[in-house]
Amino acid sequence: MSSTAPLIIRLLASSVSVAGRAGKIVRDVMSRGELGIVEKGKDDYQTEADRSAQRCIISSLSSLYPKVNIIGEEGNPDSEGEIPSEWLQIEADKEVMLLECPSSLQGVKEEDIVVWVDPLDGTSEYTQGALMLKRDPWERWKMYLTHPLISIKWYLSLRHSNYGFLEHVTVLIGISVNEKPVAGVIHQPYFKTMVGEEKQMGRTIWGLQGVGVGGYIPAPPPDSLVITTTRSHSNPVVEKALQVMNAAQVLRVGGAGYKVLQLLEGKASIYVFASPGCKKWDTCAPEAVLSAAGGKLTDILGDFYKYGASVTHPNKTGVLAAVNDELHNYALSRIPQELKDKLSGN
Ligand SMILES: Nc1ncnc2c1ncn2[C@@H]1O[C@H](COP(=O)(O)O)[C@@H](O)[C@H]1OP(=O)(O)O
Ligand SMILES: [Mg+2]
Repeated sequence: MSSTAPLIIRLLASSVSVAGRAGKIVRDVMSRGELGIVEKGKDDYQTEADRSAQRCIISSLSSLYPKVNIIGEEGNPDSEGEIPSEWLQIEADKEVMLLECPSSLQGVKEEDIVVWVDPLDGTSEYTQGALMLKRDPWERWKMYLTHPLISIKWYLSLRHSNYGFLEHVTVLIGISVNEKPVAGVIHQPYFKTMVGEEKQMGRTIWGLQGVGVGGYIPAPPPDSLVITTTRSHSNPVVEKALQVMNAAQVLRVGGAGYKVLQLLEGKASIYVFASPGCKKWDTCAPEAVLSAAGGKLTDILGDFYKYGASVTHPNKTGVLAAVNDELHNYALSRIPQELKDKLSGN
């Protein structure tokens, strides 16, 4: 890797590369079929894929950038010993290495940076996708019995199994400088493309403040108002915030990363989640990529989250994101004060 390129460019290029490697780990765990699901808290689960992908990302980035503070969703992977050597990714993405660093980021040092890692955003969708992949009904039933996330009603409605939910899964790496997300990577391990006759799995979208975004084809927002929101963590307050938007359509999908992809690809124009469930690792990379594309991500009160090393992890006041300032202002003006008070604890 050229050591003359500015640090932010090298770190983003390494993050693009390692996110792809982590995505392969996510697919490999699924192919082996043993997800190793652990319940971390209410509606909060972790699988072998979350654990291994995080170890790959943190070990690789910290071997290259030892003074950068890296915070991952799944705690401290050092306690689990050495990682397999094939997980260590030290290559940098060649296209990102060619980017021009904006002058405001040229002098950034490792000590100024906090990287937020969500090795597998959309864990509910990942585990539910695993169940859908089991073609044999007996195998499915056995998996269901050991599956804490799925209601019997949902299980019985599973007639047409497909890959659907796995597309919602993303690997998120957000790079913040002085508390602000300035660069980010959203990798989608199950995105399918055809390269000639060959099916290729996975794509990586990146964004850099002052430069722009890459890895996908941008599209304008839909003509009518389409809102995207959670499909697995709803409650009456979340629903109330959706009703007041007067939307033509509500797109319920999994993961903060995938919802921001809906905005980037012109499938929705606003993302509303009036609930405390998301954490800093869920929003850092999506916020960086969305703002590099001209959008805005804040809490439900319209305030930006801060991403310094000492902040608390939960995004207590929800998520409000839009493809541009005008739509963000519209969404903010629709949220009733009583709902804002409820989330901010007033
Ligand atoms: N109540 C919650 N408990 C745990 N994680 C949550 C909760 N709500 C949201 N999240 C996290 O935020 C992401 C976006 O939420 P949602 O899909 O509901 O819109 C989820 O994929 C999940 O991240 P993760 O899957 O990495 O644990
Ligand atoms: Mg997440």
